[in-house]
Amino acid sequence: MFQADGAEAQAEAAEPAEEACPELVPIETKRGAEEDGEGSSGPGAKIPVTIITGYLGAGKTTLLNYILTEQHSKRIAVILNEFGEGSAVEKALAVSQDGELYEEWLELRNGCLCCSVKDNGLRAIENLMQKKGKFDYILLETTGLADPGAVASMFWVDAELGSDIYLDGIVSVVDSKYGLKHLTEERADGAVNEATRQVALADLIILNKTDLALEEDLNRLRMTIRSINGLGRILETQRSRVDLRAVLDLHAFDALSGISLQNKMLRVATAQPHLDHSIVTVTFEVPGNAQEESLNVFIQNLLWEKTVRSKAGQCMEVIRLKGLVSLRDKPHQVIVQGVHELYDLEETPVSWASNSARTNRLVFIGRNLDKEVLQQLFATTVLEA
Ligand SMILES: Nc1nc2c(ncn2[C@@H]2O[C@H](COP(=O)(O)OP(=O)(O)OP(=O)(O)O)[C@@H](O)[C@H]2O)c(=O)[nH]1
Ligand SMILES: [Zn+2]
Repeated sequence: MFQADGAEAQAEAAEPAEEACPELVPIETKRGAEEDGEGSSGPGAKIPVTIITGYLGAGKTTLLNYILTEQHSKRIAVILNEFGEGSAVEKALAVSQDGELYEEWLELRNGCLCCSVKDNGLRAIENLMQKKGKFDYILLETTGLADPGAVASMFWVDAELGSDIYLDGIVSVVDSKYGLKHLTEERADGAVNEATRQVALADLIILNKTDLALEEDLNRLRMTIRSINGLGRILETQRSRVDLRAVLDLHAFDALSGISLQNKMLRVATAQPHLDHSIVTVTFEVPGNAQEESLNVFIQNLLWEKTVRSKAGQCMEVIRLKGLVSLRDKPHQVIVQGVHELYDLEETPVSWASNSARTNRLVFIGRNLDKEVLQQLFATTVLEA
């Protein structure tokens, strides 16, 4: 895992006072504690976390409820991260066990879990992890205005947590009727709006409330979303009723996604931006072997130093990065994963076939991205001579 030097210091500096830490306090349990350690999540098993994001009212909670009532093989812990009224915000933790549903009411003394209080969010999950053995999946609903990148980074950075849980995927629920409006809203400060960020980072995009949208509007929304994120899967739903196999166990951030990524990348087309300065997906392929050191420099210039510019002189901003590259001494394909300023290189279980040429395929989602510049920079600075 690589992160820019400043990132950790920033997080520390932002650490709020101890008493501000939200704690998950069980108020009522319907099941006893004697079940500790039972089930498929034995000691040492890592627990996947799926981040469910989406604009206000898009259908996130509806999706959570659907998953909890629909699925029968997993015991799922849910963290609802919503702003509530009053000082003490009640949060529900529902665990579906043996096909049954039971709930613990948890009090979160501080309102927001993720965006403003990153470290507190981690602690809330650490507290939840003390109940390890009682569940084998975590679903985290972010507030409608959250940047899922910040939440995702939280799971990537913390090494201690990293040993217990892993980020499985980011799901973004989009309102079919108002989605296009949310995506095209311009922010006064020129920053990328939240709705677009949520789509850009998603591994799965659920177009919900299709019952409320006209077919014509739905088509435009679909095209806009595809041009923003050329890699994520898009599904359409009513009442967030989606095939759970498309939502859970995506392994979108680890080496296991190497196989599916290979197929997906073949289908990514570089889209025409639908607006000036809008977020797009660009992809390129360069055959040969990459040099690891130079690859790191290439990525760091792009994500950390932000010195890579488009032909028009604009600074390229990468929100999400995925790739499969070839390093000479590695018999397996190496996966590149990036979210904001964090990135990671990891060997996949997929080996290079002896009868086919080695190659490097990269996909970038972000702003001011210039495919030609990126591809040429890669070919001239990263590739082995
Ligand atoms: N017509 C229609 N309504 C839906 C659909 N899915 C959800 N709703 C309704 O939309 C409203 C918002 O749904 P929620 O699931 O609470 O949305 P959310 O994203 O969790 O909302 P916030 O947490 O407030 O951001 C609820 O009244 C749902 O019943 C759908 O497919 N069609
Ligand atoms: Zn909700």
